[in-house]
Amino acid sequence: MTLTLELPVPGPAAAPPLLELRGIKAAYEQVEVLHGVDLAVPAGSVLAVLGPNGAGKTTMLKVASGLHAPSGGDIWLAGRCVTGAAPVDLARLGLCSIPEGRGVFPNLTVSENLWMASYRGVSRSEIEERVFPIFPRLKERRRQAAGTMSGGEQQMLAMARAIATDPAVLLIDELSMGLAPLVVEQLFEIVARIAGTGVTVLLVEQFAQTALGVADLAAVMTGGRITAVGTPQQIASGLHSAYLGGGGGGGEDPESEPPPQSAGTAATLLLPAVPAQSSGGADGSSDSTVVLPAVGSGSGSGSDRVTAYLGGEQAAASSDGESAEGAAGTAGQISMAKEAGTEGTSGTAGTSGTSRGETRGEPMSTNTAGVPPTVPAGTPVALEGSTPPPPALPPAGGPRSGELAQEVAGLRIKAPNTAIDKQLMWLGVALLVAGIGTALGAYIMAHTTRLELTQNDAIVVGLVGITISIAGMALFIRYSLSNFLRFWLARLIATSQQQGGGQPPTV
Ligand SMILES: Nc1ncnc2c1ncn2[C@@H]1O[C@H](COP(=O)(O)OP(=O)(O)OP(=O)(O)O)[C@@H](O)[C@H]1O
Repeated sequence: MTLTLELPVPGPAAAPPLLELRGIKAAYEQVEVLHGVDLAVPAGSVLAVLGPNGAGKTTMLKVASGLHAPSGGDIWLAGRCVTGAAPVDLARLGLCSIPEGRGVFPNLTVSENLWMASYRGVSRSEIEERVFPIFPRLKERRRQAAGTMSGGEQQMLAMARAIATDPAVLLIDELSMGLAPLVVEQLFEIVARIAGTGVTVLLVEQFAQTALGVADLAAVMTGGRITAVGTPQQIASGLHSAYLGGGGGGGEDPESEPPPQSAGTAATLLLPAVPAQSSGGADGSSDSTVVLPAVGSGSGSGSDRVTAYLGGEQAAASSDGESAEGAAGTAGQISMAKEAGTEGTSGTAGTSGTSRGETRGEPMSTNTAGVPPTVPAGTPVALEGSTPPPPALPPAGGPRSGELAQEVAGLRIKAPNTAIDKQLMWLGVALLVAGIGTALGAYIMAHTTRLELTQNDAIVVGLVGITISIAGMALFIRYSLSNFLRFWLARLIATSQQQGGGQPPTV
């Protein structure tokens, strides 16, 4: 069954895809959970993927971010095939992900968590300059251990760390997990602001209404496949029928497997496809790939747009179907795409009719993300068969105790209580100075007298001074260097996890 729907594509969706999944299959221990996912995320757009529990949304994001190797299909990033690229290489190319469950280091301070992003060659001050204006709350709490913050604040930190590297593509998994609806709305406002700077966003969410409010496009995933793609409005209004397989009926179990998809019988609602070569390496799969057209007289063909924002050389590489091996050396190229994506979309913003579209290219100051532009406020948009988001769970997150301790690579590391740590560090310095002073005084005293008794006393005083200075030095090292070592240890773990394609840091 092929359901084809001609959709008027709004502004940002008119751009060629920056991230594209083609026929992605993925399995856990021989059990296939993704059965051929086709999805294109246009440059500069926000695409929200909705779907019931277990549909494969998280797996799809893991595959897209290089954390889980696909068993079939390809991933294209700005016209380059990056299938098999390590997460760290994808991050260098500008693709960053915010995993489910935040992935912050609870035993590091807010600042230290942010500094983790400095491996991409961004200085610490640059990171803070970029992040703190968007997240003033994090600035206030920059010396606080991340694990002692509220769930919403931790999620903000995860987002802040992702945008600290100035990504071109942001993958966000279940931003709302375990958070109160009000906090979720605030976070989605921030997503809209980030997207307003031209960042392409692919997000997976169960808070359908809030997600649709910030999205330019939406897709529904069921049973390991994308079963519908459209504007948020179309998805919201047609969710029931598209999701359940037509007719708006409720007889079918949305959790059940859809009929197997044979070649050329995509169940996906197909948007008009651009010529295959425009998306970077034709493979003849355009019938099942959701590819968005370039619309409007000024936008040119999809191919032109790709050329425009990749530059001639890059576009040539894309048409050669360059492989993932070459991807790592192309850092910065996606940034070009991002900038051009912003430019490309700003011209169409006025016609998009979406509140988020109107923020394109503007400084991150305004947004209306809390109110879905295409879904009447208050309209419940629930996914049949999905677990409804919890109404108002207490903020989740790490333990808040000052005694937070964490196993990191077999080492038990006590969370910093930065205020006390600092005081102890200065006490160590004071003792070190006092001990050295005492020892020096005793030395001088011993050498300025001929009285043996006084010399003996001076030696004792000198030994006491040396002991005090050693204790002071130990305190100083413990409470200054240990923070330093803790940070680098955590960073080492994060980097090796990313290089190995393992789970993102959640220590
Ligand atoms: N590490 C794993 N090992 C084995 N099976 C897994 C693993 N992770 C996920 N799965 C299975 O893969 C399927 C898809 O899971 P996935 O987490 O991608 O779905 P989801 O749509 O993100 O669900 P949710 O909304 O509940 O997070 C599920 O059946 C799940 O049980």
